[in-house]
Amino acid sequence: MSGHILAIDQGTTSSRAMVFDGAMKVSGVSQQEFKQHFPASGWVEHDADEIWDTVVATSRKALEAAGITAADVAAVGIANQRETVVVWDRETGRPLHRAIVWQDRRTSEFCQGLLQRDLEPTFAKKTGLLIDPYFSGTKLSWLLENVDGLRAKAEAGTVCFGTVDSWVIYNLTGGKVHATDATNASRTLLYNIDDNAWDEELCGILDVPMAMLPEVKNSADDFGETVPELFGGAIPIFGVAGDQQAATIGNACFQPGMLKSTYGTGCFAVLNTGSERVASKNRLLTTIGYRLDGQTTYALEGSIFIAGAAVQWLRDSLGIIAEAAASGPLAEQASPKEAVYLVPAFTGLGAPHWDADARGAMFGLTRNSGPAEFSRAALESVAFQTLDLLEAMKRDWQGASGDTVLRVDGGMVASDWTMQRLADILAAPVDRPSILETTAVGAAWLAGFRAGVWPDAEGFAKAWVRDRRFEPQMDEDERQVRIAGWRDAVSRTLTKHRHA
Ligand SMILES: Nc1ncnc2c1ncn2[C@@H]1O[C@H](COP(=O)(O)OP(=O)(O)O)[C@@H](O)[C@H]1O
Ligand SMILES: O=P(O)(O)OC[C@H](O)CO
Repeated sequence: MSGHILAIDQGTTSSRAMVFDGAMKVSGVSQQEFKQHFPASGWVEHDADEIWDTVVATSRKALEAAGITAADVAAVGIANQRETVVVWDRETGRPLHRAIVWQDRRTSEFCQGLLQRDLEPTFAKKTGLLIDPYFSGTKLSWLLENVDGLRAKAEAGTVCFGTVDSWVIYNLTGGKVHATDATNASRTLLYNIDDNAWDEELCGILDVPMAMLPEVKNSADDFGETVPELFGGAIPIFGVAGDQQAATIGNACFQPGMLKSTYGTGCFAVLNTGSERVASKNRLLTTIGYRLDGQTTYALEGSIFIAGAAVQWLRDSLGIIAEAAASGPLAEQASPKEAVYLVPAFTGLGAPHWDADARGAMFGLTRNSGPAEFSRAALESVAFQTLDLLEAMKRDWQGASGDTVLRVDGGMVASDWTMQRLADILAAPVDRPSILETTAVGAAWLAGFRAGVWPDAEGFAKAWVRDRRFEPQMDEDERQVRIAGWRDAVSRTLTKHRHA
């Protein structure tokens, strides 16, 4: 029984744990939501203790559901919401503030200041990222400025900074290990993705004492072992990756040119560019896909903030559907004559626009527009945004121009209507895997591979199973008309339009 893997997927709205058996099949699952704190407009926080409590509770329940004990588990793998910042006391392990979540926009003005100082090229060159409140660096600066005594303690080396993976590792190991992996480090604005090291100049600009930073390891590495009291025995932690990178691995996108897109609350498209670090000219991110044995695999990433969240808006704010699954069947009833578009810039627009101040808008409404058209517009917006990302990727890198098949995952891909519309708008096939929980699978692969109980990348890629391929069916003229309508809607939503 000893070849099991415990995968922890610590996400933005819930913590999940999955146990996989030696044959890579799921044998136990547990999930728990936790509270979202919105202390001010545009601010989003999590209670770091609650994150930790839900990680332990779901891990224990998943082990129980699988009917196994710690002795049966070969290794733990962790995937996590990225960029979110936690600071805690190195001695006591107590968090010194609530975690500031990736969605939090409080450092918008601070970022504007960095842009005015023309610092974006310096950050982009070294980190592959852009200046935006999304990333960890400016959130950490905010904490150092605003939490009483934090800077002095950070300079004295008595506090730790970490993304959520570091916080979970620190607690799993009883405070013995303060570490992260290269994928998570690459989202902070502090990490040089060429040198594979924290960058002194960038830390200087953001005024971050380097003594508070975690050690950066490979994605499959030795991250210590869990304290025996937690699960009834020590288990080595062998795999760590940011959740979008873990999903890329879970979808077996190991070859340059392979591409996955995850549709959860937001949408994140990640394109494997191999050992080539492609600098985007179209405001995509260059990031670390994974690092194995010191070898970095790079990726281009497009991040969209609203995908499934638009479906939640239909359900919770408009009340036109009772549950998310009703959105596809409702969209199917929309009149083909009604050209209604939703630009879901509820929290600004991400890639490739990066317009933090844009806000959502609907276009093309008539007296005949109703719930069905709203639902179609919400689901279609996800397809149009994906098209924008993929076109930017193709402009950035020749390797993306082949017959790319998009592999998808995340809660929203359960919707057949949305997946068909995605294939139609992309004019390219879309492959849905049999396991939609690819994030957990990716974390499990990193841990299982290092533990020697899962196959290597090649063997794992062969074991990847497709549930269904969606082939494009839309007439090309109709497609072009719809895309033109979307582009017009976006251009009217961007703030540069409003200010013109
Ligand atoms: N059948 C469906 N059709 C459309 N959207 C769906 C469907 N099922 C779930 N969703 C959307 O998917 C999202 C949940 O996906 P999930 O991967 O669990 O997200 P996250 O990890 O970001 O919490 C929700 O926003 C929900 O509205
Ligand atoms: O927790 P998720 O699945 O919404 O993913 C969040 C991303 O990691 C943010 O960059």
